[in-house]
Amino acid sequence: MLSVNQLNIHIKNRKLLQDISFNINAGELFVIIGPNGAGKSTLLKALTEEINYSGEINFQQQSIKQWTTARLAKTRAKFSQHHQQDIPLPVNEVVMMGRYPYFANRPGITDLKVVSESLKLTEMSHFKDRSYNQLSGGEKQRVHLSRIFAQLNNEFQEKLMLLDEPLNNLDIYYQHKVLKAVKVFVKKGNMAAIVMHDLNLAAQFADRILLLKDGKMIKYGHPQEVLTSQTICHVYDFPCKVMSHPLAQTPMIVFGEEKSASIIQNIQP
Ligand SMILES: Nc1ncnc2c1ncn2[C@@H]1O[C@H](COP(=O)(O)OP(=O)(O)OP(=O)(O)O)[C@@H](O)[C@H]1O
Repeated sequence: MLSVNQLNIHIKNRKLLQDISFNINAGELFVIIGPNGAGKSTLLKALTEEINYSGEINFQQQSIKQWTTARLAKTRAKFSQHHQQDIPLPVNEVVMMGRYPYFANRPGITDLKVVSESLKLTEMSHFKDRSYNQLSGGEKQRVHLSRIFAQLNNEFQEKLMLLDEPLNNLDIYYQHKVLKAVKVFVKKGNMAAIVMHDLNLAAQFADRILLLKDGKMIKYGHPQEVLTSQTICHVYDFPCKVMSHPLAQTPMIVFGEEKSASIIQNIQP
């Protein structure tokens, strides 16, 4: 379990996060949503101690501050929103970076096998010898996701995957492919926290959702509890209607209003 209690972050008298408390249980896919500037990336930075905070973060019943870097490297992995664009290496060597905590000089047979399996997860196997720098935005994204899966492929329990907007640049096929792979990962008794903007994907895949705005927790709970028309319209300051997804039976958010169609017609010459 990951347990966050009364997390606060201030920078130069500005409150970036205020009194944030939540748990992620083993087996849960946890999604963090909220408008631009809500504090979602800042929260993930706190979970990887890239930013100073007050409050408690316990990972597997132990303060995260007491964990050694070596142990964390095999138990927690983070996919950042912004990647280094220029990496002059072939794809399989970028994914092998995820295995650096596992070997000193040369990768072993297990590391090579894990890299190969991780490339399969994001359907990047046929790109393995291609130069990373020549890939498209979505392909680069899939390489880094493979790297994260490679990093956490081991026998440890209750591992934590932190993904900051992993679906950027991915088409609908790969958005679902990646989220399904994360779901398989958590169902093995692990945890994932994903920052995303697509509320409908959050509704379909999240076990629990945290909704942030202006650094504050607005709602935290199951998708049906968090994704209500009243809350979403108010928080995003945009008209919407929440219905039931006809196939998945999860909440389905439709943005806009009937009137807007007639407004668009009226302004057309
Ligand atoms: N180092 C910093 N110093 C000052 N302000 C910061 C710093 N880092 C982030 N902020 C501010 O904190 C707020 C939250 O930023 P954060 O990146 O966490 O938002 P977000 O919810 O991830 O937004 P987005 O959806 O736009 O990616 C923003 O207003 C941002 O400008």
